[in-house]
Amino acid sequence: MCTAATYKTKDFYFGRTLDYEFSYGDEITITPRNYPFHFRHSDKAPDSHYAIIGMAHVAGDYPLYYDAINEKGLGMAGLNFVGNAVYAEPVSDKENVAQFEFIPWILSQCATLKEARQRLSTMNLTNTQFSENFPCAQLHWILADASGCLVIESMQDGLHIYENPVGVLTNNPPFPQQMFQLNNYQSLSPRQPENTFAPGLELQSYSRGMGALGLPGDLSSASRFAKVAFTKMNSRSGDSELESVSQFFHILGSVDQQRGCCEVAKGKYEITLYTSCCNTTKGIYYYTTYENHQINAVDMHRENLDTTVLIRYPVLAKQNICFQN
Ligand SMILES: C[C@H](CCC(=O)NCCS(=O)(=O)O)[C@H]1CC[C@H]2[C@@H]3[C@H](O)C[C@@H]4C[C@H](O)CC[C@]4(C)[C@H]3C[C@H](O)[C@]12C
Repeated sequence: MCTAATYKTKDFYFGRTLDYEFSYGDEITITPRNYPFHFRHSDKAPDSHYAIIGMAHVAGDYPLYYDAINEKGLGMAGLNFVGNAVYAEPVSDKENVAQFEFIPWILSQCATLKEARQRLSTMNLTNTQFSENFPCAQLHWILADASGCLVIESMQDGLHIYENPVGVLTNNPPFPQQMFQLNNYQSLSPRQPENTFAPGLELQSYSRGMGALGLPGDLSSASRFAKVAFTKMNSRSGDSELESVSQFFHILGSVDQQRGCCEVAKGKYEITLYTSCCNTTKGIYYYTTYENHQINAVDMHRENLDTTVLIRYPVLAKQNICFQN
């Protein structure tokens, strides 16, 4: 399972949890403006493009991004959509984009969500594999900037592009069903409940937090969708960088997966391998890992973004405890 969210204070934040039972070997990867992107179905590599920072598995010098932002403030993440994702065969009357290059294809060329909408309308998402070793990942995507948020789902009946008014995404079922299920929770509130149970029966609010009683807390993707939507949409924080980043990690912390609670095969557990929080305005990629709760960060603007070679930072996975005595 995975969960993604957006958050707006003074700046615009975008991030995700990556929940899985093993790591593909991830690095915080910056693609500078002159890295030559040879998109699979295109003859010409663009001379220059927007710089990108995000989490990727680098294979043969190619950044296979899981989630990333570009220098213009647009962010995008791929989340499992197993059993529903169906990609098309290449066609001649549209721009064909292989599913593994969808994130860099959008982020290298689009400055805004508005531009991305335009690009998406002429695109065909194809089932082209990166290589024999990497079959197509079955994903759907969240794409956002400060102006709004989209979900893109490629299914048996074609490519769907949805406006996402809550700015969160998890996994199955398809996005319209996730949104529909929020109807079930419309009476929840961060405030204490009013007793409307029945006339003449006196009931007490014996605990704080009872306004959200009934909000799901299990790890299924439908439950995480409701949980994180409630948390994010009621979230309040100061708008400084530290307050915003801290609050963002708390939002995604509401759907954190602890080892032992989600068994995917005998003795194998899905856990939150990492959580990311990108300041899309400043180009900073913050992250924590399952073992390391210290927030670490890579700032794209501290690098020379006009080069041609990928800039790669290892994930710092070892906890750094600050003893005070
Ligand atoms: C496993 C990851 C998704 C995690 C997730 O959503 N878990 C939920 C599990 S579930 O709902 O309960 O099934 C996905 C997200 C991005 C994916 C990677 C990216 O798409 C980039 C390449 C794409 C290649 O086709 C396959 C390898 C790969 C390197 C992918 C491996 C894997 O499928 C990743 C890492």
